[in-house]
Amino acid sequence: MWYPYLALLPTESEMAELHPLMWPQGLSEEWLSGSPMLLKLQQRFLNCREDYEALVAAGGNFLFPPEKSIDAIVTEISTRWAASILLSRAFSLDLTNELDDDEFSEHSTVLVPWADMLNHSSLCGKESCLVYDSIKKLACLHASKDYLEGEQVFDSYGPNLSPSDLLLDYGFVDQENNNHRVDLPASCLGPVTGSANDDLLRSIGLPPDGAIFSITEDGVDETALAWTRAAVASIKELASVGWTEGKHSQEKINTRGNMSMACFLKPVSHENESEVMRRLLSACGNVLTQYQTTLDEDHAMVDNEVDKVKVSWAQAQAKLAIISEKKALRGAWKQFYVKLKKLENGGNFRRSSQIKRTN
Ligand SMILES: C[S@@+](CC[C@H](N)C(=O)[O-])C[C@H]1O[C@@H](n2cnc3c(N)ncnc32)[C@H](O)[C@@H]1O
Repeated sequence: MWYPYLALLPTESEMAELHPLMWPQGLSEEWLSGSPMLLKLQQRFLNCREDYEALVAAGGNFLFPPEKSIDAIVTEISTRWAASILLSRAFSLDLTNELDDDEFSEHSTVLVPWADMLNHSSLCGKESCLVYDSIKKLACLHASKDYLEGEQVFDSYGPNLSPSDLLLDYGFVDQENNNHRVDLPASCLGPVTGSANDDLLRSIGLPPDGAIFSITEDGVDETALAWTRAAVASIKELASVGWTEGKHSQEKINTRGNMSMACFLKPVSHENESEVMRRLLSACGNVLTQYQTTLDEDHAMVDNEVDKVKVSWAQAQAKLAIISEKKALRGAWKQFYVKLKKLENGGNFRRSSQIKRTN
């Protein structure tokens, strides 16, 4: 029954151009050099190697009797092919029945053969994401506009995907996508002030060595700001939000941590806020200097020819994602710079308590 569908899936050699997990590792290092995307991709390569070793250890290559003389089907490359097929085709659907009151909404990763034949367009909004109708027991899709007969129909793989997300999961970037965003490990912000700050961030499950924050052209969201304020706060500032090192019992530590973090959603002091802006500014600046190519070189690669050498389609996609990351970092850098200058000139700083008093 599934043969016609399976026969249409891209083969291993076709996927080599289509998905970063199928690029030779040397090429991914060259094409994504300096980009935080490279670390994510390298982690995926490692996960695939572990999956491959586990599949072989589980006897994956003894599925066919030896007399059939079929080559080993589980290889490192076939495991990466399977992972790239899943990454680029799976949907995240809420399969719970909304009539069952006691069931929580929970998204499952599922394959929906044929629905996954549609290409993505960032011009399609949330309405064109596939959803599961638990009453009709059907996966449903809505068109984002009227289509003419014979016109290609697109869906949306997710309204908030950035060009880097699209590249890493699906291997392409559509030029209509303006969700410029780069995800950085919190370690880019430099060390936390001391062990009390470290404990606070660990208590809420966002440790300095594990948290990730997103940078867009507008800067960072309020959670990332709160995290950075907490990371650079002095002992006195931590005490002012109710966090004293070693004072909180194991059972209450998470509740206390969340309450203290909520106070960092607003600036706590002029000094703290200035340090936050300095850290964010230098994180953006440092990442920008890591890229191996200039924006002009990136654009030349997207335009498909450098020194009369044709650039591959996959390399052009990598450059589109890198251009998008640079847009996010440059935009954010400007925002942090303006805020820091304002703070240095003594303006525009209000503690939350001062705001209340003025009101
Ligand atoms: C779920 S499949 C979509 C259908 C695809 N044409 C196929 O059947 O193989 C996702 C893959 O389609 C390709 N794709 C989807 N939308 C695209 C777009 N707007 N531009 C270029 N390639 C796209 C990418 O290779 C992506 O990994």
